Amino acid sequence: MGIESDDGSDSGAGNNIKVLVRVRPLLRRELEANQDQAVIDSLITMPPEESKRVILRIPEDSTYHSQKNKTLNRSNSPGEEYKSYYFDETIWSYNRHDDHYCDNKQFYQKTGPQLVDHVFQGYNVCLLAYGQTSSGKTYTMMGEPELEELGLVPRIVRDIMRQREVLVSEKINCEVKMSYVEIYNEQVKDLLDVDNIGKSNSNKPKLRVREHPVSGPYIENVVESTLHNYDDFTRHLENGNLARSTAATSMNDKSSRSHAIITITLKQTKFGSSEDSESEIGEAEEEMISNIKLVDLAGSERLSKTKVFGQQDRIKEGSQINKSLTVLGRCINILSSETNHGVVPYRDSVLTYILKENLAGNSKSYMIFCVSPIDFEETYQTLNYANQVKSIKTAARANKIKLASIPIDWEEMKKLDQDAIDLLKLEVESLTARLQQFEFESETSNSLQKEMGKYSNTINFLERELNQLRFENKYLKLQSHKQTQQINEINKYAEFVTTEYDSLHGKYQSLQQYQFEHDMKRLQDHSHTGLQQLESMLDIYDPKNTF
Ligand SMILES: Nc1ncnc2c1ncn2[C@@H]1O[C@H](COP(=O)(O)OP(=O)(O)OP(=O)(O)O)[C@@H](O)[C@H]1O
Repeated sequence: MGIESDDGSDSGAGNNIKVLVRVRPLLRRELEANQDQAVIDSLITMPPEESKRVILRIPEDSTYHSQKNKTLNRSNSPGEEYKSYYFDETIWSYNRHDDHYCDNKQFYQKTGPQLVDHVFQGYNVCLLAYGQTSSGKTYTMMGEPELEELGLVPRIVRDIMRQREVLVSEKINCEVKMSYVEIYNEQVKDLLDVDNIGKSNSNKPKLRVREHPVSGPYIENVVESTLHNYDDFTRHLENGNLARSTAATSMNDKSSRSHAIITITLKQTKFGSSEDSESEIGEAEEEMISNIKLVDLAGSERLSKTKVFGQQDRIKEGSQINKSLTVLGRCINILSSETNHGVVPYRDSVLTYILKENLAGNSKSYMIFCVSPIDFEETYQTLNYANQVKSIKTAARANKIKLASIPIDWEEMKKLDQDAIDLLKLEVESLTARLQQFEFESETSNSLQKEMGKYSNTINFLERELNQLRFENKYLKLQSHKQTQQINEINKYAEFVTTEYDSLHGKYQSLQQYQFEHDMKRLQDHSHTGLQQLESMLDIYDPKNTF
């Protein structure tokens, strides 16, 4: 067998888009269709000893061979061939029994913490899943919550919300907001807009994409919901998912027919210490805004694959999905080419326009390429595409210096698990009951202290909660102070405008008066002259004056 290598270099250095490839297990329908085979081998191999390598088996009957034969003018296929690729990370999810099998949790552990670190350091981040329909994009990004199999997106948000609590000890308040849109038939629809609930796609208002001269393209008037805790996120996600466009294709019962983009925005405000006490919260000193875009693209397959012929809506969808993916391909082609410095056609599709900064600008970007283990043509296309993407560079810069002086302590964050918090809440109740009992029985302070020691966790937790509340209080005061200032400025301006108006109005009235008097005078003069002329005429015709 011959192994052809595309590129042996590691593209992970610098600001290249990080490329990850995941292969999913066989689906029930694929197993049923291949019942006659004792073993169904995956076309993809990811050798455990080489974590960045993907090997693709090229079947004898593939179009790859027929085309190659045509070019080389030969009639016989040389047998099976293999093609080798190298990426930043490979994720083997084909067979649960393999040692290097990787589920969503392990996948998250490989990349998730790095993404969360970046966004807290002030970088804009993008995580995007690409692949043909039913290759596992939604499974990877969202997971299957009903089976408690969380995908990368909920895990990322959970860690962001945990880190937000840890930052309280650094006197940093972190406001977290979420927006959720879909791009369907080249139009942006807001999935968090409650006014859209129950509306058909054609009746949902379309949002416009505009471009800010510094921060780049943004979606105008998109709903941004504040997340106070992880439950807020799951609630918004569930509501948004209900509004999302899905349909059954022959390859996936619940196929996403739109591109979905969740954006989580962080606004971190660093407070100084109070002059009176180190532990008290002082004035706001710095502010930093960053975001993470989480993108689940619609399937990249060709129309014939999904058997949607004859279904007009599906065909339109397919061509629009393909339009944005084709433009994405063209952008990637230009961006990855060393020689071609052509204009990148971001504006040719809504998707690429929104992702402009993430494809080549101020962003740390990650693309996950999901592949099927048995569909050679699509998998081959996807891997070649991924290979191209890994050479694209972005120019990420932290939006401001890192606010936190401590790195994220992942162990500390784990302690904040919801279960632990629930447990602590129960302990608080029991502690209160016990305290009351102690007071009643007038126990010695020693035994009380011993008992208190047991509950130090509870006390720590309560302290943290208290600090968080203090923060939020301080932050809200700051916001309300800013708003009061704005109102004062508006009032001052209104006063200024009123005075100006009064003075101009006065001037206008005196001008009018002057004009009136002037006109009157002219009229008087005019009539006076007329009168004189009339008198002299009368004199002429007076019979007394005739000879
Ligand atoms: N890593 C995996 N482990 C187990 N099952 C998986 C995995 N990846 C995908 N699947 C299963 O494959 C099927 C298709 O996956 P999914 O819906 O995520 O595909 P998709 O690429 O998002 O498709 P579409 O583009 O049509 O929305 C689902 O039934 C899912 O449960």
